[in-house]
Amino acid sequence: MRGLPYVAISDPVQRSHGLSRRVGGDIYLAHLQRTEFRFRSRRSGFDSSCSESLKVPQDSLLLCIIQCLFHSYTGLRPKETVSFCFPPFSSFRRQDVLTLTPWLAPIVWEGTFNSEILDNAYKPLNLTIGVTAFAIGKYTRFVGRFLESAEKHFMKGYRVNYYIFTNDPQAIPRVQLQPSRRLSIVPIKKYSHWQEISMRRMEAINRHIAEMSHREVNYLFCLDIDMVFYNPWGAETLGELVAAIHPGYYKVPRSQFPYERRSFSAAFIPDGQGDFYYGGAVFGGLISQVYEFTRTCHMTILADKANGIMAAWQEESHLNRHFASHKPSKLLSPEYLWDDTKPKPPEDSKTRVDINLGKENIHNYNKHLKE
Ligand SMILES: CC(=O)N[C@H]1[C@@H](OP(=O)(O)OP(=O)(O)OC[C@H]2O[C@@H](n3ccc(=O)[nH]c3=O)[C@H](O)[C@@H]2O)O[C@H](CO)[C@H](O)[C@@H]1O
Ligand SMILES: [Mn+2]
Repeated sequence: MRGLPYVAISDPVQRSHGLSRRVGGDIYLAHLQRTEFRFRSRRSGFDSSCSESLKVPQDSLLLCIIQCLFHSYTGLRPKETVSFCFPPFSSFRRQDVLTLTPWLAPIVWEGTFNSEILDNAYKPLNLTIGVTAFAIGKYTRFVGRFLESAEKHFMKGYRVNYYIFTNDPQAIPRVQLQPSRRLSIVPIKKYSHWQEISMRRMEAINRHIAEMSHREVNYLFCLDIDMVFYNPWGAETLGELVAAIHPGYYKVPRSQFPYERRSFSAAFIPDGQGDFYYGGAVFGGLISQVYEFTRTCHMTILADKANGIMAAWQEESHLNRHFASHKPSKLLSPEYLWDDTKPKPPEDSKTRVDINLGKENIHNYNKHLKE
């Protein structure tokens, strides 16, 4: 490890700090001033005793984007200092895909992160990661494979709470979970139309956070149940507010995104606005952020309902509307939401999650369930 630049991070850097600034969400941008940059603790203000400096060979890093490792909402005391070796950024680069949004949020692709470094930073924080997934009516059949595959690949080595929302608790299979991972079944009523079932997730998640999960988890991911994990999904996905690029639209011009285009809907996005088309099947972030996010989406869904409208892609349209004005702090590439009826993702990519449940082509079957 000798010869690599050595980085020491304490707490979130000061927004107003001269050398670094908060650029949105939990992303802090630190400009290397030739050979040195500093992180400062928000809690201890400008007390210089808590800042760390580092020496970097001049030719290695010019710009370094550090994800904030400590979150004030957790109430955790900032660790003394988390120290690790930071390989030159060039080794994390991907040339063939977009890895940074215009507002400087990272887009997580295979090859843009180092799991070992991330785990060294995140594991000591002793986090609990929550997952919500809904299994209403016939969708209970997806629970077994969802959980089994998540046990293999999702946030390995972290404490995980699964929250399965269902109208039929009896139908939920008992999957053997690893220690420090647990499953809660959340009873919920069944709406008769699939559109309503899908949209009402925002309301149910929001209520559950308020009543329960805000005390139980630090981060929450909200996922479709008709998915299977094929490859690791780890700490690289953690962020303040996280959205996933929909696999069907990452190569499509913005004018063709299936945003809600009727101006009388609360999910309306006019031509020329919006950044990416995000999937409704994956979103997440800090529990407090997911709370705000689901609250807003539920409110705009209710506004449409009051006007007798349903958005083109139900809550996915509202999610896209919200992210158009409240930019996510981190984006997951379509690798995290792949659809195996589509051509393979770009070279060097790994399909992490498949929305089609692999070979069996359940996606079409799933469509059939909706009819
Ligand atoms: C990959 C992706 O971005 N998927 C989105 C997409 O279609 P999908 O075709 O993926 O929607 P879907 O049929 O999977 O429904 C979404 C989720 O609602 C739950 N469910 C739905 C129906 C039902 O009878 N029982 C039940 O439990 C279940 O957790 C399911 O995974 O558009 C939907 C809105 O139209 C949602 O935004 C989905 O997240
Ligand atoms: Mn789905």
